[in-house]
Amino acid sequence: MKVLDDYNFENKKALIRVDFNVPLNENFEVTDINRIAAAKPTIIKVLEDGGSAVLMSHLGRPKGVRNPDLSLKHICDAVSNVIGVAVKFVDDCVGENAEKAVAALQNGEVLLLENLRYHAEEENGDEAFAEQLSKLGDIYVNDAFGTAHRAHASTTIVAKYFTDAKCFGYLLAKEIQAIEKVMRTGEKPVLAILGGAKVSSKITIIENILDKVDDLIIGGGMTYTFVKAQGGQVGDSICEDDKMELAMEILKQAKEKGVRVHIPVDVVAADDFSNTANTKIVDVDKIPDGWQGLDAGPKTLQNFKNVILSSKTILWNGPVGVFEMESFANGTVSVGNFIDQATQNGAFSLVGGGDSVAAVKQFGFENKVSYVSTGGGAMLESLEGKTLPGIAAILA
Ligand SMILES: Nc1ncnc2c1ncn2[C@@H]1O[C@H](COP(=O)(O)OP(=O)(O)OP(=O)(O)O)[C@@H](O)[C@H]1O
Ligand SMILES: O=C(O)[C@H](O)COP(=O)(O)O
Repeated sequence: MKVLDDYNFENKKALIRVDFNVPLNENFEVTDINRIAAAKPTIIKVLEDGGSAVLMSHLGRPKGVRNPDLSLKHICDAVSNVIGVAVKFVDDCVGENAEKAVAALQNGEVLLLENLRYHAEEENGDEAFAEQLSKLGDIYVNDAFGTAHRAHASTTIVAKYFTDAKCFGYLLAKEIQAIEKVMRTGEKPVLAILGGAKVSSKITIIENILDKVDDLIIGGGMTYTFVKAQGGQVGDSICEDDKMELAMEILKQAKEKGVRVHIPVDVVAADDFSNTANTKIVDVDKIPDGWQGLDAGPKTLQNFKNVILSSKTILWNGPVGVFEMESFANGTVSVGNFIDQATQNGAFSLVGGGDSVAAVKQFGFENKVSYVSTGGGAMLESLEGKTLPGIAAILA
């Protein structure tokens, strides 16, 4: 793996692809600095070596149009505050202005380029555009794990113009190692907790993960497709009838591979998809019509606790209930607490995927698990076993 420490940046300009696709409020202030903080060590290493950093990122999906709401100018102050260096800004990411700003950059300075996706060529992976980007640095550093699943000009194509001068940043290297720990090198027993709404969006992950884990917890909305497939009554719970055959196939494969599958045995059922609905605890396979399972029940959580506490490597993707509603957040909070306990006992725990990361942050578990991924789609594609183009381009 070509990593940052293989290079000394003295008198060099590092062209760093970061993922500063961060949420902004109505006053265009950054509401979550996590992705910026995560890129800080890479930027600091370049500066401490005696070099300068040219940062490029996308923000949102402007689709080739200069939408002022999505200008990276909005995040310039936040980046300055987080890294502790006044960041310069230039109003384009290619062309004369960008090239002049880079030429004027001194060692120890940081320049942030305007939103890459103001140019349609970025998402099209345009070669000429990538070549223009490549003029803005001596060494290309990819530290944008969140965008590593996109074969865009700045994440993938640009790398070929830096044959012997390209590497992963610290963040991207850390994300790769965290995934490796779960998928290949982690201490056994390895557990994956897969929740979320639908089986259909997790099929490839489940199939891939069956070869890597000893235990698999299936929770959240996916539960009911598995339960109905086995002849249970799921009432009005979310269920994908057309995936029932597949659910049975997954259970069969798990058995053949010696993977222990843990599915909820009881649930918090509600008579409406609402925080103020009437609720009762019922067996997962006896949910009456008019009721839907929206969270894991007490027996289920006891089972989950036993499995989580006896695991040495834990991956968590997807909430085990409708955590956005307080009445159905207990299961997800409990799973977070069990993982916290397991981590304190020495297990390695990785949380990844959009909604599980949101849940972890909402309930304050960020610092209690070993690693929270900065990637949503990129994390899911990694768990599916895909080689991400942004990673492949550095290794090429
Ligand atoms: N029993 C349930 N019934 C309906 N929805 C549920 C249930 N349990 C969880 N969910 C919902 O599943 C959603 C998360 O599903 P999703 O598959 O998107 O999770 P994720 O993998 O963490 O995120 P992403 O796929 O975006 O990375 C949440 O909004 C949650 O409310
Ligand atoms: O937030 C993300 O998942 C990344 O920044 C990628 O954004 P995209 O889905 O718009 O490519």
